[in-house]
Amino acid sequence: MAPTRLLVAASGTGGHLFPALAVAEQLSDWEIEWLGVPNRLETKLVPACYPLRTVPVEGLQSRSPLRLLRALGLLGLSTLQVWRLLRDRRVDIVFTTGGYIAAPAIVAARQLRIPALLHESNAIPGRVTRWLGPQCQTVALGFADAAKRLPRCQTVWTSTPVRERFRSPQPLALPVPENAPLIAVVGGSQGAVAVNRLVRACAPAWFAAGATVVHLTGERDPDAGTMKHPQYVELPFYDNVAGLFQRADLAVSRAGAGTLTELAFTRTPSVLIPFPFAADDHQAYNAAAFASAGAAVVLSQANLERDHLQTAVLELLGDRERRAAMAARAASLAVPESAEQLAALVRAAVER
Ligand SMILES: CC(=O)N[C@H]1[C@@H](OP(=O)(O)OP(=O)(O)OC[C@H]2O[C@@H](n3ccc(=O)[nH]c3=O)[C@H](O)[C@@H]2O)O[C@H](CO)[C@@H](O)[C@@H]1O
Repeated sequence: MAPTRLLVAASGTGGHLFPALAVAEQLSDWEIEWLGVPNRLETKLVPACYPLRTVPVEGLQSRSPLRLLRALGLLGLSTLQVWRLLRDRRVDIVFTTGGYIAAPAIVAARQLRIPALLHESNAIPGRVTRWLGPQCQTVALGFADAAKRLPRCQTVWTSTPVRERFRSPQPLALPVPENAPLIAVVGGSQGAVAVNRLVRACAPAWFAAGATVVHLTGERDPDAGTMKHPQYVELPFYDNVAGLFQRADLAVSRAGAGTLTELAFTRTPSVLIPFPFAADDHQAYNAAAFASAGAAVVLSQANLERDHLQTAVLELLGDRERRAAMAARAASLAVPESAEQLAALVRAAVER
């Protein structure tokens, strides 16, 4: 019997790609192809595991009428290309983690009556999820409350899957002294320049308190290399975030859904600074869910002064009991079988 054929449409950021890779790992008996766009993170992460097809789709958020027209043209062209791909490769099902790559994938699948399943990891569903979620057989959610904003969709809460390595201890191969308090700083898969600047301003006080800082700056940090200190490790991107969070006493982070789920898995207390320009301010809502569970402290980037962040981190570093309580609250938010649950939904959608 021919293997089931799956097209995974996931593109752009780690927050979209890693959960999709985690689900694909669970479907290794299937024939999987990947749909992305040229020049984004998928071109680095995916080809080692799956054949990558690209289409020229872009976001529709531009206010300029000309650019909007161009984006609409590219959406039409991409939908046609995905339609041909689904038909020629006789794809049985589409799985997507949302974002603009999901649009041509869902529309083309719908036209060919191929089932599509969408995973929305954020507390506030993205635009494509709101528009095209009703066309999908199931919309799986990272945050249960997001269902309220998707009344026309068949929703199910699965949390967000994490990569396999988050489920077992990973050694941290970085120059971090064994017993030193460790602060992990991460600004999502692309880094966060504003957070990077604040962290470098705060770091001397954290070093004085004995802490080591591992700072994942992103590839495009204009201040990269400007801070040198024996207790400071700077990397543009690190593959072993699992090992870093497992060892860290505290994380200072943006509030992307992927990172938050990983912090829950590794029971890492966090200070979150949501990205203020995220679509519909979704990072603020993601962060609020973690804060209201008691797993994180949230600081808004607007008017955030160095002293405020510096003190918040020093207070938490000095309060082992509070960190332990936050770690327990973070752990309560983790769903260990999320990838398996999603893979089971994908299998069930084909069998229907
Ligand atoms: C700026 C922005 O709008 N970001 C969005 C983007 O995710 P974005 O990729 O920015 O952020 P996430 O926190 O969701 O995911 C980051 C991922 O990259 C990994 N990582 C990061 C740094 C590094 O050096 N190595 C590494 O592996 C993290 O472990 C994590 O798995 O999509 C997410 C899912 O829709 C949203 O919640 C985020 O708000």
